[in-house]
Amino acid sequence: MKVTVVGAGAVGASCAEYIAIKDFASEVVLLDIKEGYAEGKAMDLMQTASLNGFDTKITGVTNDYSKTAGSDICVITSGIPRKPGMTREELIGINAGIVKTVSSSLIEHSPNTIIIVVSNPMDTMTYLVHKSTGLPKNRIIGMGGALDSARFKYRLAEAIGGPISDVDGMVIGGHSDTGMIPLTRLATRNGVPVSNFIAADRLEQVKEDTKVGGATLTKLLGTSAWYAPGAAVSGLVQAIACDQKKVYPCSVLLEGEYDLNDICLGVPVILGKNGIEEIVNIPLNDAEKANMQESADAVRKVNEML
Ligand SMILES: NC(=O)c1ccc[n+]([C@@H]2O[C@H](COP(=O)([O-])OP(=O)(O)OC[C@H]3O[C@@H](n4cnc5c(N)ncnc54)[C@H](O)[C@@H]3O)[C@@H](O)[C@H]2O)c1
Ligand SMILES: O=C(O)C[C@H](O)C(=O)O
Repeated sequence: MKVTVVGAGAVGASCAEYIAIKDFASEVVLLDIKEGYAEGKAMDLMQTASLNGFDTKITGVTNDYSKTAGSDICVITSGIPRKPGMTREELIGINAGIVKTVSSSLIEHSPNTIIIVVSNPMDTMTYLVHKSTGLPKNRIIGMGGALDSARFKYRLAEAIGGPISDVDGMVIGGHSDTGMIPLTRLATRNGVPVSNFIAADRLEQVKEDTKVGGATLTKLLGTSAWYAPGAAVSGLVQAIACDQKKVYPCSVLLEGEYDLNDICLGVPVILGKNGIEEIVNIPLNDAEKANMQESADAVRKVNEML
């Protein structure tokens, strides 16, 4: 199993590290445009191999796509991150050009690859990869919901005052400060609805804290987060590489599902060796359906800027 990660910055390196630590891939190629940067990150990470006990070989290259040839999975993290006070959508001007060039170079050397898009604004970047490459929809996956759901679970556990392993929950919709839809109605603590443990106003706070999870970290860090994003990507890569058939919310091209068409938006999918094996249709109530439509409208406005 060969995995390429484009962008050896904060998220790309974290993603390569978690993939290596989980030890399911034979090779990870890190590629960056900055001279020597990916080589340096790869060497540093390889020097953790004996300490962390993995055999995955990590190599770094400066913009040499021939070294990515035959990758089963390619992750795109190249592009600029936001600064405090910015929205993800403001990154489109610079990141759209980067994502378009990078995806085309990747496919030239790995025509059968599955692409995971991370660069922001992620739903629009995923749509751009669809429009510009024409790859089948099961092989283009946007990562956002897996991260947002991890943040949701963190906030739920905080509100409950119990362990994160006790809670389950999912965030669908757009990966944006206003477009995320944390499904509080369906969140559980060991199978019991969380509303049994959290008062309605506190649950509303959990929802709001989850939606601005990325902005909160950006304010604290001065740039956007990388550990949880890297871990979330590694989870998707592992589900595909190991044909796990796990359910994750991912941004995927919708063709009628959730009453939406010609848009990439976060919905639950089953991930396996073919990438997106199936889009899972969960029955939403009227309020959630309306939230989905609003979220889609906002993403469409950003898509129009492409
Ligand atoms: N979807 C998500 O959930 C999620 C989570 C976190 C970050 N992000 C996004 O991921 C992107 C990367 O974030 P980061 O914190 O790693 O930024 P970063 O600045 O640390 O790293 C980005 C890297 O991309 C490289 N790069 C730029 N243009 C390139 C090109 N054409 N080819 C190859 N490499 C190129 C840069 O040299 C840099 O090393 C941002 O757009 C950020 O908003 C998305
Ligand atoms: O918040 C950001 O800009 C980065 C990423 O989308 C995140 O949610 O951490």
